[in-house]
Amino acid sequence: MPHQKPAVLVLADGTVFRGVSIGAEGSTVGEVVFNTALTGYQEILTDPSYCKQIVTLTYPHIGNVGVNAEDDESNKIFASGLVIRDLPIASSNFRKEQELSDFLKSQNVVAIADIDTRKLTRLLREKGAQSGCIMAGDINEAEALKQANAFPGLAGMDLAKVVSCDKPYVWEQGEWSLGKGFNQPVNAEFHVVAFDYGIKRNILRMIADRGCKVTVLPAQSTAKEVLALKPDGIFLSNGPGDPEPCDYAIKAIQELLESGIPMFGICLGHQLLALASGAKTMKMKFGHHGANHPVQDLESKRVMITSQNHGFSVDASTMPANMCSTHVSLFDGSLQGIARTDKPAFSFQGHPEASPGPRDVSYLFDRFITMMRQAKV
Ligand SMILES: NC(=O)CC[C@H](N)C(=O)O
Repeated sequence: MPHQKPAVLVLADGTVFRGVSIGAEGSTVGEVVFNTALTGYQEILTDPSYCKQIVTLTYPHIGNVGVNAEDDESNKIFASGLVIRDLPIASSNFRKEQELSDFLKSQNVVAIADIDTRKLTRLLREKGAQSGCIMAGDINEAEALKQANAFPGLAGMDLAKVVSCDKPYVWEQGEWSLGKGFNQPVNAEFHVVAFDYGIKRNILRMIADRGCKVTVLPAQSTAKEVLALKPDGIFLSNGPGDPEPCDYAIKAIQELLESGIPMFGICLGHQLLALASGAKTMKMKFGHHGANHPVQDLESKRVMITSQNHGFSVDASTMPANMCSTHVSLFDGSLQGIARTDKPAFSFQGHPEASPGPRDVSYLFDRFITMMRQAKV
């Protein structure tokens, strides 16, 4: 292995972890969180919802299958930094196009390996997610601590409009499968308008594969702009940051709810639907980030293993009378799904598109299609 440059991770509380650099040189700041997924590091890094977060992966061997262009969830790495235990010397996979380390360097992302990620995770669990700084190459620990403390945290930060697309586009590509590549669905039955608050590609693919043409709009688009496209359904995407300051989105959703057009939201979209309906959101201690979270469907009583990535949640005690809870986390009892009782609108806090993660909740996409079909007749 070529000589590796040193790197440090310094937390706002002054804790220092010394390791080696596996990405670009320089420094980065963000909220430090941990994700327990065993696979999917590429999808995690390129998920726009990780903007301004430094991701620690608790699974020790990361990078062992390299990266490839097909598995990106967006057009770049959005995570502010990566923290891992061990980058294997040899990576191998028939789909590999690039080493993880080269991927990080090519996108100027700072990352650290060879630290005790179990110790770091225990600390984040006990104290909660906190600001941190990774410095790689020329290291000044006092300066890294200063930078960590200068990061204000995600509460109050509106990042959806920062990561969103600049102009509308149409999405028609379906899901990837072995030996076939990406599906190209034909003869779309429905037109879905999706707000891009930081949308992941696999969401678009799963909607497209169910017979939909999707028009993706920038986060700050108005209800009028959406209605002008005459959609059969409206989708509210995942995305980074605090949902509460996204007043433009909350206003547009409130107006669109009046139209009676079926609406489905995922993660940030779920939180925004709740806010638009009068509920409140709150910051969690260390959030949910992983691919193994049990969630119960309160109607069928079925328990599903789900993919999760959120640091805020809807406060169940603030739900208005015209909203009911549909799903609950079996890890901590937090709210995982809601539905409006007076409108065709529902949402899920976790990630039914998986990516990475299990597909147990994909039936929610089918529910959205059924709603659109019922509204059409
Ligand atoms: N994945 C997401 O959409 C995350 C939603 C929101 N930014 C949160 O952290 O709770």
